[in-house]
Amino acid sequence: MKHKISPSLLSANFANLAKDLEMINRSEADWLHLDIMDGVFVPNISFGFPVIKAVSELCQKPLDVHLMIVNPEKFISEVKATGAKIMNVHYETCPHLHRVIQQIREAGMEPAVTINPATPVSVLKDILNDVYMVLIMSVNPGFGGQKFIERSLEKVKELKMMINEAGSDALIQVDGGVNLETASLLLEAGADVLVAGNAVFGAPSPEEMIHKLKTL
Ligand SMILES: O=C(CO)[C@@H](O)[C@H](O)COP(=O)(O)O
Ligand SMILES: [Fe+2]
Repeated sequence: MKHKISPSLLSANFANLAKDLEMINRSEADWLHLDIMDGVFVPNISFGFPVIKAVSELCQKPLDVHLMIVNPEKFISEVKATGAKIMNVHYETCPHLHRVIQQIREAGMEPAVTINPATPVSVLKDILNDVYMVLIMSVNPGFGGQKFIERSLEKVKELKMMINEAGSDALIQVDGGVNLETASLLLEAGADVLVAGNAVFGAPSPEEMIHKLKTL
């Protein structure tokens, strides 16, 4: 399967989202990645559901919503109402992760689970057959434009082995510090979906950068 690219809107121009969304629609991006932050789980606040709803009305690509918030299970119906395809919650915020995954699926979305750089992939062993995707954070969540943490490559390889052993078809997504160089290494390691914020929106031609990431 060809890998997917999910540009992160966090690095877009918030004063002219319509222009960036037109670019996303024209581009080879597979999904659009939306980072919700609450200033509690992570030391930053980004945007919330009304913005995602407005984005969904202009964006023709499936929305991949990454929730960096405490108690994400309280917002399943709000995420669903935005039209999102994927609802991604952090392992670190869900003591009853299995229940949250079921609730996301029952709401009609694809459930995904994210782990922070300090969380080992082994904690996901018992839910690999229940999720659509696992997201390995390759920076500490909260900000765009950070440096890729090299250890993430080993984590992708470990997770790939665990997924194969479990007979699961879960996708492996990686988010943080993805650029042309780290993307190649991640694809070799077994990643299926690459999120890229700064590399895309900071490029002279974001559309061309998405093409380059997609054709690696
Ligand atoms: O979830 C996050 C940050 O917490 C990301 O989705 C960032 O938006 C990625 O930005 P880059 O590292 O690609 O600039
Ligand atoms: Fe993200």
